[in-house]
Amino acid sequence: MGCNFSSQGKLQVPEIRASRSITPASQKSDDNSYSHIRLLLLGSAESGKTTVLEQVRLLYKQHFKESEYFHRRAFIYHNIFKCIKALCRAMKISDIEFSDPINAGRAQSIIADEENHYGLFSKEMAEKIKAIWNDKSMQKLYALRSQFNLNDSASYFLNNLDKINTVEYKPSDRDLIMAYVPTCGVQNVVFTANNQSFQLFDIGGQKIDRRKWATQYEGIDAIFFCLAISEYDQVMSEDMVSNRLDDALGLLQKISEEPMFATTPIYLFLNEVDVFCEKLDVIPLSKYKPDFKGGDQDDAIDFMENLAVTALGKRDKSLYRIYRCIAIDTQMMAELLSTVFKDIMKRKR
Ligand SMILES: Nc1nc2c(ncn2[C@@H]2O[C@H](COP(=O)(O)OP(=O)(O)OP(=O)(O)O)[C@@H](O)[C@H]2O)c(=O)[nH]1
Ligand SMILES: [Mg+2]
Repeated sequence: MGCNFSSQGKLQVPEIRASRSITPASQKSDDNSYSHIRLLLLGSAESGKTTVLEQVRLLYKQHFKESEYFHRRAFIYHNIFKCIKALCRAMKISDIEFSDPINAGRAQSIIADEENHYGLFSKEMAEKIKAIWNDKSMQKLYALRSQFNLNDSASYFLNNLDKINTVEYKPSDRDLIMAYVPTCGVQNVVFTANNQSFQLFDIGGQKIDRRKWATQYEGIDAIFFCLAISEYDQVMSEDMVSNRLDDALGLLQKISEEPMFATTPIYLFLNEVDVFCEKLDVIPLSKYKPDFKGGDQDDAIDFMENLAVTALGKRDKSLYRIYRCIAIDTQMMAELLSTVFKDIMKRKR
């Protein structure tokens, strides 16, 4: 897998603060905001936007508040329950049978459970989840996970259930990166890289949140667009019909053609390369994109990059850069972000 960024070493970051805001970038008046370089994260739901923002926070030593750990922790329980439920549902409609027949009953009770589960699991519930997850057949099903929508972090959290399901559990940095907490509204982070302050805005990518996007367009210096290339076979949870990749490419095209961004550079992150590469063997790309005539992983990534270039349309080549990445990989993101921040600063000079 070729990742298109160079090793530039880590950035020096003296001080970083975060705030949540719904104020457009153009109207920020606090902290001498007009000296910030303003960046806007865009992309469809679950494409990795918040993961990028959280990597920035971790890499630039911006500590999370206790209330944020508390908030993320609640979502981690929720993520675990959603994952096990998705697996139980997938098992039910598959040809695979639980190795231990008792687990079929347990799975049925998970499917029927309508609670949202944002808190610690009871001992019985934790045992039930573990028994289902550790069933030999469940592991067979998990190997076929590309065939159904499952959060990419399912195995990470399910394997760590004992550690997580304790009163004293506090998410680690890795847990924060692996969790999926859908973004509602807008959040932003202010940080310094190479003696230049940046403000990075992150906005929800679900269809309902996209209506608010345009309120953030003014005063933006560069766009970070996340495109999860692994989604080529998936449908959107919003309507269960539209293909996620086509929707994301449509969004990219819309952003590329947005008159307010006519001269704004777009940094396109072809994300989830890890999931994409795992998936290719199970679900042929050509089944969803008949124009792909086969080849190895690099050929498949090149094909996806060409789709992105097509979506970027007539935009001048100097106005976009494309990077292949795995947003959960902190080291990879450190190098990539360092390269990108330097490039943005060069353009501003
Ligand atoms: N394996 C893998 N998982 C990823 C990658 N990037 C993000 N994820 C996971 O995908 C999930 C969704 O990521 P987010 O960054 O929260 O998605 P988002 O774009 O902010 O989504 P919205 O807020 O709903 O618009 C999280 O569980 C991440 O840990 C990646 O490159 N590889
Ligand atoms: Mg988000």
